[in-house]
Amino acid sequence: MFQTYRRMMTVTGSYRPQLQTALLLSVIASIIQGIIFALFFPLFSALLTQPIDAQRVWILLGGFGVLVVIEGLLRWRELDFSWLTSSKVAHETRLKLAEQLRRIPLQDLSRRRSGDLNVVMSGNVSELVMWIGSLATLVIQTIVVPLITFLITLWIDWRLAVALLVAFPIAVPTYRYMRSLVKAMLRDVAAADAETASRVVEYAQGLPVLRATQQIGVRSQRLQTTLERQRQIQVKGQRLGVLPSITMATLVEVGVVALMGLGTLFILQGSLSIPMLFALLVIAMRFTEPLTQLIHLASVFDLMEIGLERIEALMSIPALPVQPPATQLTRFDITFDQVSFRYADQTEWALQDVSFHLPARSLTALVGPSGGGKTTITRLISRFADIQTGAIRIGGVDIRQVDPAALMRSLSVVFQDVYLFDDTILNNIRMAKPDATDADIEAAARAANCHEFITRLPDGYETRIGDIGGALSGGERQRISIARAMLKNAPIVLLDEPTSALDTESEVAVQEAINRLVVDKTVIVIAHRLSTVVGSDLILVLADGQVIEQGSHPELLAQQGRYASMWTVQQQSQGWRIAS
Ligand SMILES: Nc1ncnc2c1ncn2[C@@H]1O[C@H](COP(=O)(O)OP(=O)(O)OP(=O)(O)O)[C@@H](O)[C@H]1O
Repeated sequence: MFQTYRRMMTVTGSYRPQLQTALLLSVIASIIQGIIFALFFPLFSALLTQPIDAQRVWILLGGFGVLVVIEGLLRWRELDFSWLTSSKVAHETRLKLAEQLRRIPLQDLSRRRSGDLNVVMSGNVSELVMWIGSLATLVIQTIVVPLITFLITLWIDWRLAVALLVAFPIAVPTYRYMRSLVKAMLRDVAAADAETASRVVEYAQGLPVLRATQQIGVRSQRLQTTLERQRQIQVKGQRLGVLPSITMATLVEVGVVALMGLGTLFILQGSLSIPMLFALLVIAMRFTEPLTQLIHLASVFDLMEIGLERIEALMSIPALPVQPPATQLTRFDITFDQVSFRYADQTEWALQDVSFHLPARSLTALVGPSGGGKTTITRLISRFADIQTGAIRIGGVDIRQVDPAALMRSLSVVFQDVYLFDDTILNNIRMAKPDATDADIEAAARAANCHEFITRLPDGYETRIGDIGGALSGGERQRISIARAMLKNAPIVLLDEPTSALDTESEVAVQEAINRLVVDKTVIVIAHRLSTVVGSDLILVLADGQVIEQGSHPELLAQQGRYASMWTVQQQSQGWRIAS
């Protein structure tokens, strides 16, 4: 438990002093509470002795009153303090997690499901922080108050103090055993929650495809199975969850009965007075009540610990290392030098011993069969993950030495899947260059052939993507993505042949936009149709993770190799389409 507390303190970061102050206030309040209970001994003595010592009783009651008010004030300050700090800690932890998501390799991120990330960022952080303030103070209350009452009882009559501990030899091991059961169960519940969140996100995002492919039944069955599993685990969890507190409550009551028996025995022997036994029974209640409460808290602790585990797992993914000296980029030619790369958890190489040089401001096309490694090359240039052997250099600098922000500034990416945020069109374009003026954005949109269709939207540039939903065509979304790239004006442009899935009219608009974008840039385009690569400076033919041919279109045709036969096949199929 103390270890959890220490880990919790690590997470709280810069708010540690505030939380420690809250804890200190709580300790003082708990000591006062312990003293209040101890006052029952002299109070009962005074009340039950004949004649009643009225003055003593009033003084004691006055003392009670003052201490209760002081304790209340301290607790109020402490709660106020810890709740306020907790909400700040939640905010800070979420920012830290968001920063971590920004720094870790995209490869690690793409392996986690978005629903799972959501559970960590919102659910786990809330669980952790919601309890951070109140829980620590409650733990102190449940430890400090019984401890003080025990010490005072010990001072009055050691036999009674020992009697207070009667239930402990059974209670402690029982508690430990039950806690391990509950913890295992909570871990199952957390895993089931994360699984459900991922399935729900997957289901919602995939609905259009599922409807179109009439697979909705299969997927909804999977979702239902996950929901059913979650329900079963939750029911099991709830049933198991109440067991420790019921058992502990029973043990505690057995302890109180044993104490009464022992007290009665001492009275019969004449070694204990009746007022003392009354006072002891009142104190025994206060002694045992917090202990039962501790059992409830223990399961909350377990919940927190599981949240902590998940947060720590995300925080412990190492960021892509930057080898010193972190360098800025001044030239933008790209070199792959005997690069081999394997995706995490894969045995097959996605790229094997790949070497090429792309001069600055040249246009290179990547072609070849599906799975050949084209996308992997573009991903590696943006440092999606680090390669296992070889080196990737931009302007002669190994990208592992380049300041990651500088690397990102040098690249524009236009891929087929265009992600638009639920914000205005204006802001969706602006994210490429946050300090751009509205006029800059409009100029970029005009150059990307977007201005026309944007001004036709209900609120023009202020239209929110969420409000028009799927109303933008694929070509329009791509042109917004090109407008972003225009605005960013990065010296390297990575394109995943964006025109392949478009109708002719859109294709012309997108192609025009691309032509304006790529002027004076180092461009790499993944091409699916060879007709679009004829004018490229260099064509790399990739198959099975290797560059099997490279050269210009006429050079490759002259080689009469793989490219030449692919070209012949595509020409023929085009001929068939025209003829039919
Ligand atoms: N995220 C990933 N995790 C594991 N393996 C991957 C991942 N992405 C690609 N691969 C594997 O790496 C190899 C190269 O894939 P890549 O996507 O680069 O090919 P491609 O030429 O772009 O194919 P396509 O034209 O179909 O997009 C393939 O064997 C593929 O299965």
